[in-house]
Amino acid sequence: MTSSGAVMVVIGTRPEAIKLAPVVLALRALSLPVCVCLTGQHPEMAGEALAFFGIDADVNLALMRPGQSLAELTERAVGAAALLLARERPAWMIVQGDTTSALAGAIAARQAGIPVAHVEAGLRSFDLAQPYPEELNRTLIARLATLHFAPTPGAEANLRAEGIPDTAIEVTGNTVVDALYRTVETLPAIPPRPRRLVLATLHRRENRETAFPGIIGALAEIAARGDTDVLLPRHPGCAPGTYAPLEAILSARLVPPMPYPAFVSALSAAYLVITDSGGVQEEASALGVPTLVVRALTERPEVVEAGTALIVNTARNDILAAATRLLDDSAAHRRMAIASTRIGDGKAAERIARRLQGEICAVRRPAA
Ligand SMILES: CC(=O)N[C@@H]1[C@@H](OP(=O)(O)OP(=O)(O)OC[C@H]2O[C@@H](n3ccc(=O)[nH]c3=O)[C@H](O)[C@@H]2O)O[C@H](CO)[C@@H](O)[C@@H]1O
Repeated sequence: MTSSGAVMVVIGTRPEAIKLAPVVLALRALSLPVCVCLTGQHPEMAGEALAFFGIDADVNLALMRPGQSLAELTERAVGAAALLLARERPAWMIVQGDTTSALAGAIAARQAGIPVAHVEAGLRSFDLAQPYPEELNRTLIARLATLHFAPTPGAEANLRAEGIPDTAIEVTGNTVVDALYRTVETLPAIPPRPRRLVLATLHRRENRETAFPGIIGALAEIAARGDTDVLLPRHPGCAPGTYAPLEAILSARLVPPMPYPAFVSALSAAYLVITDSGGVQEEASALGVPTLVVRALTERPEVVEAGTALIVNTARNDILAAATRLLDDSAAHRRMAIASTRIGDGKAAERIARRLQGEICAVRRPAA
């Protein structure tokens, strides 16, 4: 099969769009042809996030169906990606992170003999049950990838421990910081707020049934203090009733998923973040916004080492105690409010594009 020489980029969800947009732009800046393929896993939000960066998808596989299981999505995504790869014959396939779309893209490419580059490689919680299915997906993608773009030295160490050779790993920083820095530059000045903003996001699948009521209960109490505004953009993966206890509290605002620049603007203005999101931990650390992680663990130890995040798990009283401390003790808050570059320096996409350019040129160059 003759390759078209293009790089195919598979994007399923909003965070993949945000984290791969800088890579698409960096590849284009090197005049490498790029084919952007949406799987439709987050039907509107991924396209919307790409559009903010001036990127239109070349292909939309529109794979989501109501009530579709993860197994059905995986099966349909592998099949559709295989057909697309047979038609487009790219030189490389890029997948990002840990979604079902990324895993399906990697399987289809590997089966078609197309090398896979994995962006945000090597994050590990070492527990296949949490985050689920993300830990499973990213561990499997590591077995399929040819090139592993690790965001941090810690992620690189995880890959080495799994037997990935040094030559196949490059430490680049996380592209989320590239996207963030670019976006912050475009924001208008943020006016001062009468009350401190507590920005929350919640969506982890393994927390939905058991842990959400406690977390929401803690958020409701924080809102009831009267000296904070709690803002919680809903996640499309969560049922509408999930956030019910917050609805009745005046200073709590439940809003639809926010467009990426509006979310970054809120994050920049936030006094405190409470989240189970991976990307939001990274962004808050880069901006120096103190963060309470409402999970049992994080696969991003860098945000804890940087001092910007604390793992508080999901018990209502623990969340409340940690939030109250940061709201009432300004010195404790100040100690955490220091922007860190441990997650990335804003140049990750450039490093990824240059390495891929080198790989593509090495194949094209005739043997001496
Ligand atoms: C286990 C795990 O940690 N996995 C992660 C997971 O994603 P996540 O947990 O980061 O997912 P979310 O929280 O949905 O997205 C967050 C992004 O969304 C933006 N945002 C948020 C609210 C809003 O109203 N509007 C927005 O625009 C926000 O700025 C941020 O960039 O999959 C990714 C893909 O593979 C992986 O990279 C990543 O490891």
